[in-house]
Amino acid sequence: MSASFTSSLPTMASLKRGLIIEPDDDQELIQPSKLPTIAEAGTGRPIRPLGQNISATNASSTRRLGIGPPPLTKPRPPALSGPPPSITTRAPRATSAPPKSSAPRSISQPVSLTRSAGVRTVSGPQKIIFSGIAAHDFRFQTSHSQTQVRSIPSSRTAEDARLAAEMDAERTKVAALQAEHLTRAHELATARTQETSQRRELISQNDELEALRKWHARELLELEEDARRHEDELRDVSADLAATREHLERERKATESLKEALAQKSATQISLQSQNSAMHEQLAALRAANDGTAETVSTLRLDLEAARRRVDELEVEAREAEMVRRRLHNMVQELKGNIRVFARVRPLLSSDVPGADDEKARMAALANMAFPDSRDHREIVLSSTSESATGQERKEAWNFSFDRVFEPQCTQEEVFEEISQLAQSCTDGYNVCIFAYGQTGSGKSFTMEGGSTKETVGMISRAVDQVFQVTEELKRKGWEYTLEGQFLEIYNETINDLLGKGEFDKKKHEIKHEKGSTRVTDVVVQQLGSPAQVRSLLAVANKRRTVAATLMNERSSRSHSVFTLRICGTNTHTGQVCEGALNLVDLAGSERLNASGAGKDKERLRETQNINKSLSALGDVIAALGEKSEKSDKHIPYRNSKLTYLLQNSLSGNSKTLMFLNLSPLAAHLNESLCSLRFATKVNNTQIGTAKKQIKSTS
Ligand SMILES: Nc1ncnc2c1ncn2[C@@H]1O[C@H](COP(=O)(O)OP(=O)(O)OP(=O)(O)O)[C@@H](O)[C@H]1O
Repeated sequence: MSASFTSSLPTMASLKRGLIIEPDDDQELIQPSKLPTIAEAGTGRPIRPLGQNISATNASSTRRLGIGPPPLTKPRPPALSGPPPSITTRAPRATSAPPKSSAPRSISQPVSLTRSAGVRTVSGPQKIIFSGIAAHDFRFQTSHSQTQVRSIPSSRTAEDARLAAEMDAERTKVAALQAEHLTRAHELATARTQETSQRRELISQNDELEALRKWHARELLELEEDARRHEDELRDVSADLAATREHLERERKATESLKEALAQKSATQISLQSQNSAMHEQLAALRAANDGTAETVSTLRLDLEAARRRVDELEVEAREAEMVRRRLHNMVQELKGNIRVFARVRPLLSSDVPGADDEKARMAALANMAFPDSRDHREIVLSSTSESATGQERKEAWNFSFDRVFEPQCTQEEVFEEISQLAQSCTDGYNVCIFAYGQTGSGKSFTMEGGSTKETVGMISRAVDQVFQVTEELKRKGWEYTLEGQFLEIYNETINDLLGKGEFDKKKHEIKHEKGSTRVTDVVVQQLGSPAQVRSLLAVANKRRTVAATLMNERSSRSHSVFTLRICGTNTHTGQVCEGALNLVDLAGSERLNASGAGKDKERLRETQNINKSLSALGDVIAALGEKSEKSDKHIPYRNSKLTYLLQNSLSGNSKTLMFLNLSPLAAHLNESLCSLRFATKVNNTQIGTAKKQIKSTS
């Protein structure tokens, strides 16, 4: 662009060249003195030929226009063609020298030449040179002229007159030419002045042009810079544009999918609207029907009110009857001693039967168990059919009765309802001990610890929740409580602190009994502020429990776990102090040695022997406690096992003890179940005595 722009501009030199006029030409133009001088008519002075003047005038006018060839310095004689011009020879005047004969001479005489059309007629004296053949003609003409001389005088007058007339005409023309010349000279002067001013103007314009050129060069550079910047910007904008296009494309797709969704929604809305209108119609019909039955309803309402009142009355009567029944039951318990046994049968699990969906297989897997006491739920009857040695079918049945029997479908909530009063007793200053006894896989851990959901959570969490709730309620009566917990495990007759650090507790722990309360040395005793804290504590302990696989259960606990919640309350009004403890014990599996398959493994054998030893020690302690109520000097063998020694204060006659007997529903476990039932019956038949509150007075 710049190159073409530059090349299109004319250079200063060319501009100057185009505008400057050569001074020689001008001088020639303004030479009025060189104009032909014309003799006055009648003076007889020769007149300069006009051809030169005319040429000069024409040439000057042509040159003034800047075109045409340079002026001729000398006019050329007109070409002679055709017949020779007719020459009128005048008689020589007196003053004239006589003509010289035979030699060629130049004759000066007026010649009248008639040119072809368009050629000016020139009149005036012409010098003609004759030679050669022309001389011969001249001689002929001379003789011919001599013949005519006699007629000259007459014609001469006419000729003079004609010449005079011609001279006048020429003079007029010269005057006109001079006037024209003056006009042209004036115009020339004016043109000169204009030219000078134009030149100045031109120079200033040239300067301006130069400045403009420089400015243009600068502008050009700036423009090029701008162009580069714009190109960069254009690139950026193009990139932005591409990104925006992509974005737009995405947006378009999203819009399309939204449109599709909208269309679907619209279709759904339409169908919903039609359904809605149909339902409106139905509603109107139902309202009409409803209005019709309103009267019937009011009548029925009255009847219902009456029936409800009757139900309320009956419920009050039933509650009163239940209260009486419980009071009587408690009286029986107290009379009997302070140990209770609850039997609980777990449901059949899908893992118990290979084809769990097969109802026949399920029925075949189940042991024959019956629960005949549908009112008090106290009885459980086990029966079996076998072949006698003589091949006869032999039917056997075993009847057991406990404080409560929970059937397989009973929930954790229902079980806890029965023990809640007992759990609450520890806030009143009783030592309470609840333990779960049964073979491996019978549901002891499920009963005590339970699952993670609200429905399956076990007795420990529920009891703790209740204790916290009761202590909160008793605050209004001036009681302030501190609660602390410990969680121990007895494995192979060794105490392991489940709240301690490390994989396995290597410390040696000792059990100490002081004034009705039990302490274990070097174990973590955690202050408890909320049920949530207890739950996280249980989770920690659970991880550390020693678990080993046996044939009886995939996840078999081979140790006894004892969770102890110690409660100490002080009444700020009365100054009374009461201390109670709630022991929740998950005992190790009670199965016999050969049934567990532990006989093949030395470690398992040792575990089983220790478990059986401690469980039989527990049975012995309970039996001795029963005997002690008859013989006061009876020795109680608490020290026979770590378990009985740890639970000494919670098993003695001053405590409330509850044993859960957990039973498997499987026919394969019938014999183990019978063993457990017999052990529980022994415990149940033991009369320990009446529980005592541990209340001290600070005063
Ligand atoms: N009442 C019940 N309802 C539903 N499932 C139960 C019930 N009782 C026990 N179970 C299930 O039976 C299986 C065995 O129960 P659990 O582990 O409590 O037995 P256990 O007697 O504690 O065995 P171990 O001595 O090995 O600890 C578990 O999967 C448990 O969830």
